[in-house]
Amino acid sequence: MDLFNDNFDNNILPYDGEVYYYGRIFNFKDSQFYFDKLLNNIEWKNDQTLIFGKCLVTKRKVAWYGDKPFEYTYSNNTKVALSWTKELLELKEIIENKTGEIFNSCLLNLYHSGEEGMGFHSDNEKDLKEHSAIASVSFGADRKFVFKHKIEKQNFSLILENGSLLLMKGATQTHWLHRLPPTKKVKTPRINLTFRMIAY
Ligand SMILES: O=C(O)CCC(=O)C(=O)O
Ligand SMILES: [Fe+2]
Repeated sequence: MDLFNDNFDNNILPYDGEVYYYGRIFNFKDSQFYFDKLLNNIEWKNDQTLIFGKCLVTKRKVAWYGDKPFEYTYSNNTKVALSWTKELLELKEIIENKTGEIFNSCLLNLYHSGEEGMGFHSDNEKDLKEHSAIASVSFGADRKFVFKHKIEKQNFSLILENGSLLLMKGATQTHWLHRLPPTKKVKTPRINLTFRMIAY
């Protein structure tokens, strides 16, 4: 039995990977605290994506932090990791204790409202350590999150709640895509953190 991972037998993927949803691990007050700290203390920048050969600036903002000035190539642009803030280090430790995994970096996304989302992708970029776990922490608006199998096309969704933790591991990124669909129903912002292990 894995004493660290209290959701060890609760894989929500039917096959070809492992995803564990821990639900809300932060109460409302702590979630609000971290949302405000991250909103104000993170160096948010607009992201760029390459769509049909055109470089577009997304409304969503991003930031990249880590143990070292790692380079990370994400949707065709390379970022150099900034050094951890106090809150990020605190969160990293909480998440490592909860999951029994170790992380050396974190990609942050700020969605100003439901109209901002992220298209289908998998996080198997070459910079990530192969089959390493990715821990996704959300603060702010509850949002729908969708998985789709790359070959079977089977898809299903769950709600990532304020203060929640989702862990993706094993072969998940090899076989499944995920996305955060845009929605007009959500008017409030959300911050998502994905703790990752970069290979170096
Ligand atoms: O905002 C989310 O929940 C998803 C973020 C994501 O998939 C990513 O940063 O790779
Ligand atoms: Fe992702």
